[in-house]
Amino acid sequence: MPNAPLVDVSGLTKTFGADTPQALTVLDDLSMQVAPGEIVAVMGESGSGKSTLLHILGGLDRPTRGTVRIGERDVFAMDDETLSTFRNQTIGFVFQFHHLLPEFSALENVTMPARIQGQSQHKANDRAQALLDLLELADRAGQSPSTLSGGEKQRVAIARALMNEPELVLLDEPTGNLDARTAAPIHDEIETLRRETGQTFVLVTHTPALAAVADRVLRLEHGQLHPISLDEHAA
Ligand SMILES: Nc1ncnc2c1ncn2[C@@H]1O[C@H](COP(=O)(O)OP(=O)(O)OP(=O)(O)O)[C@@H](O)[C@H]1O
Repeated sequence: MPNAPLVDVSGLTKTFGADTPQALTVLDDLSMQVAPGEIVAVMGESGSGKSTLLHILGGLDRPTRGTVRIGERDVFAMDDETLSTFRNQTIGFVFQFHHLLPEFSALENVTMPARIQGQSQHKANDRAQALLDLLELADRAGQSPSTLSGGEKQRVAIARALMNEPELVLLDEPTGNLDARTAAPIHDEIETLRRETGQTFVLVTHTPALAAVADRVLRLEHGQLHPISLDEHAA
């Protein structure tokens, strides 16, 4: 890896219910490095720990052991308040279900991360509108999420994740609840975004068509990551 990695994970272990008879080790001494500007897909069976890994990468859940470095920062060495600010500035999340706020318009949902950071409404609106344009939602800005299609809602959620220009974007099954025809443009847009912004993407998916946009595909199995080719996955 020629550049210093943006994401550097080592010795990552996560055990749910440690010290109980039901203890379940989902991640087991896992290592992972992601270069700046890379798209990495993580696949694996249901229950293999993909979402757990993504939550830990994003500082939403703590590991039992191990370290996660993002850029210069040791994520779990930060106190909760510092971590929460770091997350808001450095990481964008997109989940399978978009979690848009129903009482706000598409544009207001997209501006939310910038407003939390205290950015002026005017500046935030300009950037949010540009992101909605990029995601081909220019004419949906004023609409409430309840009036948008599933694919449109998910694109609004992607725009919101990109609002603060995060260095790292984490996507958990971003098109998992969409049909193939609705999902395909979103897959293309992830590639376009990387080209235009140079951001780094780690995405979790069961969908080979989405994994196909990645530079590398990893399979999570028995708590560890292994490189695979998509042909192997299909086999
Ligand atoms: N908070 C928790 N407490 C106990 N067990 C948990 C918790 N969160 C997840 N697990 C268990 O850890 C395992 C991995 O869950 P995870 O959601 O990371 O899997 P996944 O690979 O993302 O699955 P899927 O593809 O079905 O979304 C599962 O067996 C799950 O039941």
